[in-house]
Amino acid sequence: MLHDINSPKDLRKLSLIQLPDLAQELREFIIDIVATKEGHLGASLGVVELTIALHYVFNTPDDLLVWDVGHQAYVHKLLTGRRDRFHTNRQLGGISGFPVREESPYDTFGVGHSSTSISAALGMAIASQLQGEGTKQHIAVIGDASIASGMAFEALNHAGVTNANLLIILNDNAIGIDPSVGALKEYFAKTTVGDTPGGTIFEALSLTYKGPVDGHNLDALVKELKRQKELKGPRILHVVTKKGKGLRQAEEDQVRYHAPGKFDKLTGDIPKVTNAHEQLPEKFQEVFGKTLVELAEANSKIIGITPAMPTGSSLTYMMERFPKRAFDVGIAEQHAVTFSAGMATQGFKVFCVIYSTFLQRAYDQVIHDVALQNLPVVFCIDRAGLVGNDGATHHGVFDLAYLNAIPNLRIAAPATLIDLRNLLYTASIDQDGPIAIRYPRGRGEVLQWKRPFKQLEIGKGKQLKAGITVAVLSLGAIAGNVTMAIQGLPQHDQEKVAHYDMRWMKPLDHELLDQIVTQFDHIITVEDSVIKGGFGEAVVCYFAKRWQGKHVEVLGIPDQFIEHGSTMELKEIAGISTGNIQKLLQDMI
Ligand SMILES: Cc1ncc(C[n+]2csc(CCOP(=O)(O)OP(=O)(O)O)c2C)c(N)n1
Ligand SMILES: CC(=O)[C@@H](O)[C@H](O)COP(=O)(O)O
Ligand SMILES: [Mg+2]
Repeated sequence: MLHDINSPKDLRKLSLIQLPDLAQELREFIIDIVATKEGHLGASLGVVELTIALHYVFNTPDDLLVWDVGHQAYVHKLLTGRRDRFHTNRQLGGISGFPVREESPYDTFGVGHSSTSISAALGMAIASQLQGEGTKQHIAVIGDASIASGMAFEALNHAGVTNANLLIILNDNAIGIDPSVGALKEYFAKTTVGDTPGGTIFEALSLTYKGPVDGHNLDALVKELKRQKELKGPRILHVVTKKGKGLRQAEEDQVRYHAPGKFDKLTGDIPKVTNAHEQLPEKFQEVFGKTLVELAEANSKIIGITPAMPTGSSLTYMMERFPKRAFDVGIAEQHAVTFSAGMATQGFKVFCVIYSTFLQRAYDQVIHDVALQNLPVVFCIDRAGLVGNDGATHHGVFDLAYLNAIPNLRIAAPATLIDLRNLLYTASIDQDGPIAIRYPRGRGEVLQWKRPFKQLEIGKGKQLKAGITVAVLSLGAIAGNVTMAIQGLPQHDQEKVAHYDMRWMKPLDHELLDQIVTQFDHIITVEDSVIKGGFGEAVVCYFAKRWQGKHVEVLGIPDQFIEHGSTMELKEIAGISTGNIQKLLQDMI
């Protein structure tokens, strides 16, 4: 049946009793592909019936459907003409793992970061009013974790005083990536079991509330959506679903199966990699999580804070060991930063761990609440650089540029797992103001990272390799690519290349730069972040002022959004792969 459906128009030709079979086929199709191609699984399995019902009842794409985050939109993609391309999901040149406007007229709004759907759909609804498109429907689908974010609340606050034709579907499965947190989650839980009258909180904001409705019951969903279609004004439908629905393991271990990587499509099991931790170096985030616990054991003032990413960032180790000193504040990056600042005023040493891309949300808080008051908060900026298959919405490539402009903030990027560990230690004993430490998604290079702590000098880089003709200055873990590039040269050429790990974007090591500029004719900088306003430009700027300019080749992310693909492929596209660096070295030598 799925093969006959190339658009929602085909779907609408089916009878209601055919829909459960279609739901079954869609689940099997998604499991089949995601098992080998990887991607977000649980969220889409949870909204199979809801997505069918929405496209069945509403006249998409004329009616505008906005997904929040968009990691749950696989069913939507399959029903809107992308079944044949779904095996390319998140691969280089393939379809995106999130709704993207250029990809389909059914993708009404580009997403990836959470809690935007109500604002966007409200904007569309008000625009429709202004254009006299009275019958058009506007639907935002938002999860229980995403609706708790400040941005969603700002939109609800606005929606409640409009007469916009806006239907908000609250997809409540009681979990984000990790279990949902906070008072709102507890309120939803009480509403779901009938302990609290439904929707009081929304009704207080002048939204018409209905629910909770069983989000896996197609009859009930279709009936209720048809009713909603006839209503006017801003309204909210509370739908209860199960994340991972239809795959036992995904229902039972919802955190692991949010994005499980490869798994066995027949059994649902994730294959165990034998002795994995003995053979592979740790991930940067693991080293962060485990080191923080060590530091917290020695210093009772240390606190860990994450906005909704405890598993991804490995703050879970601290949450288990010191539950009173580790906080998951939900999808609330702005609050996470200012909450950290508040604790810092009272003498606590806060490690606030946030993915680089999501820290963009809290820029003002970093400036106004932390840096301006010179509070010694440590920003642990995870997923810095190109993150791979999540693509343009998630690459952490702007942080160096947007942080470098902030007075008082010191910015470091470890080249290795051991450097990360030592930077965390250094930051833990520093009281001079805020420090940001940025590190990438994925594994480091050495197996033995757990060495005695060493305090690192702030603002000091180091020479990794001596050379005579060309100096390569790298910042962060991209040092690994530089090392490989040099090692790939013929022996006599290798000797010509020096490599410096600058380690600090701010303060820049001027003393080391002065040495380099006088010694080398050729200088290359390499970073895994945007060139504009980045590390290389800071070096160029210093040379321009101090040394009347010096030609420097700056390698970094060019002025364009980078799509999805493996990090290796994307580094190649951005011009910062081992091969790219090696080619430039060959040209220069
Ligand atoms: C601003 C922002 N912070 C964090 C994330 C990471 N993130 C992606 S999905 C997700 C959980 C969303 O939970 P919910 O809204 O309940 O949707 P569900 O996964 O349950 O369908 C989080 C925290 C994000 N995408 N955007
Ligand atoms: C949809 C979303 O924002 C997250 O699920 C994100 O994909 C997590 O990325 P990591 O896999 O790097 O934790
Ligand atoms: Mg949820």
